[in-house]
Amino acid sequence: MAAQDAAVETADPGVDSVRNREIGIEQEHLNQVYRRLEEKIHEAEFLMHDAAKRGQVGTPGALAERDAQVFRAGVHLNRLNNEFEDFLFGRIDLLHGKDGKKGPDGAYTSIEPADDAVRPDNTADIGETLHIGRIGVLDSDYAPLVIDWRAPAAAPFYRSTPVDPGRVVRRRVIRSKGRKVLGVEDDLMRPELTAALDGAKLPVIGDGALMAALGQARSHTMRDIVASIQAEQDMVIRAPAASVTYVEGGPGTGKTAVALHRAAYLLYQDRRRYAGGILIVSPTPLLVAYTEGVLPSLGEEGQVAIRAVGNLVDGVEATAYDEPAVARVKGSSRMLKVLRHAARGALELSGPAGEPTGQLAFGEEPQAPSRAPDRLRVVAFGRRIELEAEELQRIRHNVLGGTAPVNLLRPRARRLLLDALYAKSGAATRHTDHELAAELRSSFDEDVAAEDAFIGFLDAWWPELTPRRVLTAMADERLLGRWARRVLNPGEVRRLARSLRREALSVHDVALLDELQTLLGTLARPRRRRELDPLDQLTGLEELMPQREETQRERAERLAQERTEYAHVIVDEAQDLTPMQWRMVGRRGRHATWTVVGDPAQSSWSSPDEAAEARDEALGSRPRRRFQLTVNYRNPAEIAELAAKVLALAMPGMQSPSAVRSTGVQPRFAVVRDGNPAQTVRAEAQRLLDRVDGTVGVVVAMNRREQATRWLAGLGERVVALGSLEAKGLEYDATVVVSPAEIADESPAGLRVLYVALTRATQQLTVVSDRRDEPDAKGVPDLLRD
Ligand SMILES: Nc1ncnc2c1ncn2[C@@H]1O[C@H](COP(=O)(O)OP(=O)(O)OP(=O)(O)O)[C@@H](O)[C@H]1O
Repeated sequence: MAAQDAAVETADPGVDSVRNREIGIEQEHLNQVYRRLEEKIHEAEFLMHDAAKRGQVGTPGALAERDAQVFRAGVHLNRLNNEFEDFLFGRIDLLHGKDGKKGPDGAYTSIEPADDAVRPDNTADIGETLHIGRIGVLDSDYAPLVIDWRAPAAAPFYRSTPVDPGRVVRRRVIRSKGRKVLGVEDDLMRPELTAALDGAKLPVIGDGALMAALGQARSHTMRDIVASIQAEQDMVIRAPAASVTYVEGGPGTGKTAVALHRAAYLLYQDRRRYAGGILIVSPTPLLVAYTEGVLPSLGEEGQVAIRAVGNLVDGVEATAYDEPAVARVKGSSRMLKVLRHAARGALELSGPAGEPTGQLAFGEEPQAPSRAPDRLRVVAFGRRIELEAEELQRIRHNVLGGTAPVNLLRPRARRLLLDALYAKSGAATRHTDHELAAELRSSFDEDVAAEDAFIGFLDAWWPELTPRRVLTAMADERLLGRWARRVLNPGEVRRLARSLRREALSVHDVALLDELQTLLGTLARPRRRRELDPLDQLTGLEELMPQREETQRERAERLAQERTEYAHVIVDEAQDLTPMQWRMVGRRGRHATWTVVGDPAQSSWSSPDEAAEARDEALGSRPRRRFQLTVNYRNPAEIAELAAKVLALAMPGMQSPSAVRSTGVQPRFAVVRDGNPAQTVRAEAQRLLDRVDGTVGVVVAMNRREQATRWLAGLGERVVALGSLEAKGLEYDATVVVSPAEIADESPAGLRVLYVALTRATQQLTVVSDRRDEPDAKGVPDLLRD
């Protein structure tokens, strides 16, 4: 048989030859899949060619048909080429099923073995073998050669466990590179059975794929976990997208990985519905960059926008962090009142001359704000008419009654001004005849509205306000004090105003800008034509296709920019959203279904109760489906144990997830003796670089970020320095955590931030302490002692 020929037989007739034979069998299957894919590529190329020829006929019908064909074939080709790498990764060998019914996509409705599938002596025959891959491939008879990992038939590959095996006897993960199968790893789901495949005993190879995947060196980008998704994770990934799917789990339980795979799954399930876009909200740009490659590796990108919470408003890319006391104020829902007052109060400041939109560069040192004009003078019907400050004030007050967005009230303000001027002109009493009076009025309005004095006044008195302009106005402490009266205390006002005078926007400013956008409103702009997504109309392999002219990334960016709302919103690290950020995210998913993943124990927000309240408001009364992830796939037990000590301090009574493996390497403790951490940290980072193949992260308190980058200069690209808040969601082969006490003291949520820092390593952890950590004789800091 060809399969056996392909295997590289070794001299050792034992385990290796069985392994090689099994690799050979999978190689033959992969060859068959490639042959089929090549056929399909030829078909696609032929279609394109043929379509081009038809185009020469020149009738409008032929041209339209050609366009459709070229599009389909081009996209088909693109998809096939993209998916060519490493797409066959799994196999399940199943007992005969209860009824064995097949759905149209090869999905099996039966997950239970038939009553007679297992004989009384515990022997059984394999009734069916399925291969699982990144996309589905049918052979020329429409039998599945590979089943898409997201299809229902693939679910047992992930769901089956020895406790609840269903029909699965053996689950196999296939490792391949290009067209070559490199290895197989099996898990036996029914070890009690003696199962036979084609009359021979079913062989079992390896120690399972999960451990192999977890032990691999990390790079600066996340990998997909499609070959080793675990049962509890699969339950979340495939949960029906009704209302809110709510997932909690400790560090390393795969929340981010699950969220990304869920996006791919939802698109597979219902592409038409999610043509409205999926938004993934991530806490930091670093985590966005780290996770960005996962979706393309799963064949999905075009409909998904991954955005950092500081980058949710178009055109704004905030990366600066506020000091904790300021962040607390900016994130609090108390800001809502302040912003409401500011949005209205800013009207009373004059728009700068010659700047009709009133746009001020953010971060500009605010000059003493000039007041809006307090007198309006026009000439109408040959008379001078004037409105005084008091009348103007009354009109403004009148217009502002209610809660309508300020910019949208400008037409009403204009009308009431004209009313008042007309009343003063005395013309109103001149005619009793209705028609004549109306004519007079409209010619009055026309004349006055065209007058430069009136236009200039309106622009200054009721400028179209931008969120940035209002935020800039809030940098004036005196004004802010007025707008925040009885909401913020003077210290908070001072700190907030000072922070708004800074050069760069902070992550927390973005939610304020978004809120202001809502309070101010945008004057109507022409609606964009809704894009028809060609993927909406397609089914089946031939038609699973990305774009021809635009790259997926370009498309994602374009769609993200055009979109203000999404069909599904996934919030990663949800515990970190402040109330104001929840409001911002909530606006993007008013009609969406949601997946919310987080871990309260890692929250860097000081009052989790307030954030939870805001979250509940954003999610409304939609019912929640709750899931808990319980296994830590990242940290070895040795590191997880140390981190659990901080968890016990930060959240007494909270259960830590159980680590799935151990390395035998205990965390190391080093102490800075001379008060200068540079040398110690550098030496410890170097030591770890020598011991691991992948990345090393050095986590310091936020205020030491720049310093720490200098400490590591010249050590190469495998090592990075990051502030404690930036470490969120990331992972490294090894980490150096510098001064736990400093990290813990930095904010009210400091212990939870330290817990995050301590749970980033997949292999080794070194803790560097200085005096303030009060290390004992072994260098163990006070916070990490028993
Ligand atoms: N089923 C799995 N197979 C292989 N690797 C996995 C699996 N589940 C999780 N991992 C790996 O474990 C690590 C942690 O996953 P992930 O970052 O998604 O966890 P998390 O719950 O978001 O963690 P944190 O809360 O600390 O940010 C990643 O390297 C991920 O690839």
